[in-house]
Amino acid sequence: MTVAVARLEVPPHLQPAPHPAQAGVQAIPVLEARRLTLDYAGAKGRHRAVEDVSFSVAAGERLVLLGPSGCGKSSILKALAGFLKPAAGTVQIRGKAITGPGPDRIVVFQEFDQLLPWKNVRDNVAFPLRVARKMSQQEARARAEAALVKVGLGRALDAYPHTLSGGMKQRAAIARALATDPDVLLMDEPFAALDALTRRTLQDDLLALAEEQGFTLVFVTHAIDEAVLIGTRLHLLAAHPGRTLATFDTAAFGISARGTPAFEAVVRDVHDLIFADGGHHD
Ligand SMILES: Nc1ncnc2c1ncn2[C@@H]1O[C@H](COP(=O)(O)OP(=O)(O)OP(=O)(O)O)[C@@H](O)[C@H]1O
Repeated sequence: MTVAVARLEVPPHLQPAPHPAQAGVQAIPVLEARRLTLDYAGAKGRHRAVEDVSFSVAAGERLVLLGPSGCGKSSILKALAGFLKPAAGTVQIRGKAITGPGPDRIVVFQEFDQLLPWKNVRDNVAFPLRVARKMSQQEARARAEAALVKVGLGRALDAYPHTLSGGMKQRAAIARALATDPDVLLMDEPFAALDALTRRTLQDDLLALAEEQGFTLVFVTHAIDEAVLIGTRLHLLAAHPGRTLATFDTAAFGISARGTPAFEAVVRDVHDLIFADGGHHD
């Protein structure tokens, strides 16, 4: 797997995570990017957003893509979601090329307005279950209610999106994603626009749900502490074009590690790695 670029000193406790194959794991990865290169067509010609990025994500793993603004985190997530076609290299799900969006991958974005304004919260969550999972209205609503209770929205089932706070809207979007029981959850800075307290609660809730449901997660953030907390593995990217800087095993840092000296030391070291590369981290 990727190793930190030569000129960067990687502290001993931040050594690159072993590739599943090296660790003796034989299973096909749930997600895999091989030498992924992503371009956008622009007025001045081709713009290279991501170059030669490789990673694999095993079942139940939580891979965090971390790096400064413009390093291609969202673009990589779009490629995994099937919205962006590789210019070179491949993206695969369970060994099959990703050629478009699919119900096996659910995406949660940063924007609060991901809900249909004319439907109440319950029906917002039930709607995709009826369409994509072909459930009856009764079954879909029951499942939606259960998912909403899980994310703490049991008292807002009948509320309409415009009456919800940002955090509640984001909880509803997460409930909608989880209700479909996705194999893979792709999250693009889902908590970035929230206040610190709500963000912290949602981080904890997401980790608890990941433990409970066992979904495979790819999570984009530019917040280093969030990356270390959420990820079992961290893929650090540098910008212009986006390329791999280093990968780290952060599985040891769960909710209970938040704020501990070891946790803070890792956050500092990752920060130093980014700045050693000249990254303008925002
Ligand atoms: N639709 C687009 N058309 C042209 N260029 C794009 C488009 N989307 C992104 N880019 C460019 O691709 C590069 C990577 O962008 P991307 O949004 O993937 O980065 P990011 O790491 O997610 O950034 P941020 O943290 O600011 O959201 C940037 O240089 C950006 O300007």
